[in-house]
Amino acid sequence: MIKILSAEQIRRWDLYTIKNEPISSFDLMERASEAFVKLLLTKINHKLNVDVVCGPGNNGGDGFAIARLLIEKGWKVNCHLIDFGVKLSEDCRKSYRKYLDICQVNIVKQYKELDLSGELIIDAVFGSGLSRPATGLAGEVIQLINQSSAKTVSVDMPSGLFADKVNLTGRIVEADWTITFQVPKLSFLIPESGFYVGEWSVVDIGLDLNFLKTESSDYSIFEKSDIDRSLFIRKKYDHKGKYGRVLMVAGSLGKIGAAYLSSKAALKSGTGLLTVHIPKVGYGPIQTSLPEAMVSIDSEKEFISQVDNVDAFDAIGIGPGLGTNPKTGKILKSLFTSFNKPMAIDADALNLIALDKELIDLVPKGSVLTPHIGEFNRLFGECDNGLERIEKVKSIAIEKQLVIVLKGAHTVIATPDGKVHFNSTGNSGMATAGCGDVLTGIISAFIARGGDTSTSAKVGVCIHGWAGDLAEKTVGKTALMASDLLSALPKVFSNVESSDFI
Ligand SMILES: NC(=O)C1=CN([C@@H]2O[C@H](COP(=O)(O)OP(=O)(O)OC[C@H]3O[C@@H](n4cnc5c(N)ncnc54)[C@H](OP(=O)(O)O)[C@@H]3O)[C@@H](O)[C@H]2O)[C@@H](O)CC1
Ligand SMILES: [K+]
Repeated sequence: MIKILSAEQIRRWDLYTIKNEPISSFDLMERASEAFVKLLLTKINHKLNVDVVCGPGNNGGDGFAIARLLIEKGWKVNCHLIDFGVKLSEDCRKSYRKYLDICQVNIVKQYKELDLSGELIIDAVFGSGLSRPATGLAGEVIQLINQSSAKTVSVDMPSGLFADKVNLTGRIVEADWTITFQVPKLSFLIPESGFYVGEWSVVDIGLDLNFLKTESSDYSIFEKSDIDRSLFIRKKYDHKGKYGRVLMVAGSLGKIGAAYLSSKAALKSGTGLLTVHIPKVGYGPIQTSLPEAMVSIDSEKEFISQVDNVDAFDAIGIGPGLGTNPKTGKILKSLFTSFNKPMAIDADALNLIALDKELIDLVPKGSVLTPHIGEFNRLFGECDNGLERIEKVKSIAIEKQLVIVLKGAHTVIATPDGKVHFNSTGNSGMATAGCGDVLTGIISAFIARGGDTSTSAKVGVCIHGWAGDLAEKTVGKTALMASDLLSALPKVFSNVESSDFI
């Protein structure tokens, strides 16, 4: 698990390391720049003409050190200092002078003096010390960087981007690659701001890890190595009842495939017994395509109108392909009150709750809701930006004592204890029909297995994304379909079951 720290916490971490290692702040800058160059050279193994654009703070100081290191490697470097008419920070000045010992610097007082004709731009204008949106000369410089056809690699942060808030004004570098120091920043994980970051990599600059032991953060990144393997232990004398009984309530005319995908995902995720409740129209297809499932048939042909006898189940997954017929809406209330265990609630079940907002308070505590942004907005209202939305997800998870999984490029899992976890697996090939249904199946299986619902959601989302990453390796992103995730699940679970999966 990687803790996400604020810019202010990172500054204190910096100082803590300087004091406790001990190391001078200038040597720490040198170490960070060496780590940056080392990673850069793993990807670009031929010498380029590079423009390094430096600002007045320590980010600029990194820029000068990086420029010097690249010259030592035989690169042709044009180094520019943007002159905002302010004093350089002490370490930036030191780094600048050290660079001047070997090469000249182009001082830029007006954007017209900035000639970016190299094959690569290294953006070291501003980092985590950005104190206001980049306008005026700063904005013009950033615009020039963005207009250049050269690829841009940002140092620590794309210049103009805040580490932990969303800009509404000012320009921001649109990086192709951001090499960031020690930890990813919150804004990398939010759609509007993450857009500017491009691909990102974290380099270890040796900040003292003891600092993290006492520093708390509500935000973290959930990684494969955080997967709780106790969810997957199967003992020799166990019987299928030990591995959970799932009821999947899913499907309507034209959407029986969603019932298939979610049910099969639950079975592939280790469920002992699975019953799928579907309208009559789905009986033949489901029975044929998924013989491992028990099928419960609704009295209605095209939609679901009643669900009885739920006591025997350990978990209910509800929503995939359900449709929004008002008669289906009516079953939610009785289901929420009769089934007093947490459920996995997705898709049209969420839309039905949005149509009758009082239902949200009846949802069994600890249940997992898996909305995408559209469903979330329908349920809880629109937000001005992604950061505000995450704050809202967090406060709803606390207030309603629910686990909210907000699906996206970095799916957010907000748990009732007020923690927000960003998932680290998955890819854009998964933005396609049916992938959400598979997730509902996986999470339902883990809840039925007895996992607490926060863990089930975090692990479920991570496994789902991991399956997507393996599927991408086989079929690529364009052709990826939800059924490819089902095909990839066995490989994911065999990795998890083996002792060396990380
Ligand atoms: N994390 C670590 O441990 C390590 C971090 N390191 C590096 O330090 C970086 C942070 O450095 P930093 O704090 O000096 O801030 P930085 O981003 O260079 O900018 C500050 C300068 O920009 C100015 N300025 C701000 N906004 C502006 C605007 N809109 N328009 C115009 N001017 C603006 C601001 O002026 P002021 O706000 O004072 O008016 C000040 O002069 C960090 O990202 C990483 O690269 C490594 O070296 C070592 C280890
Ligand atoms: K930068």
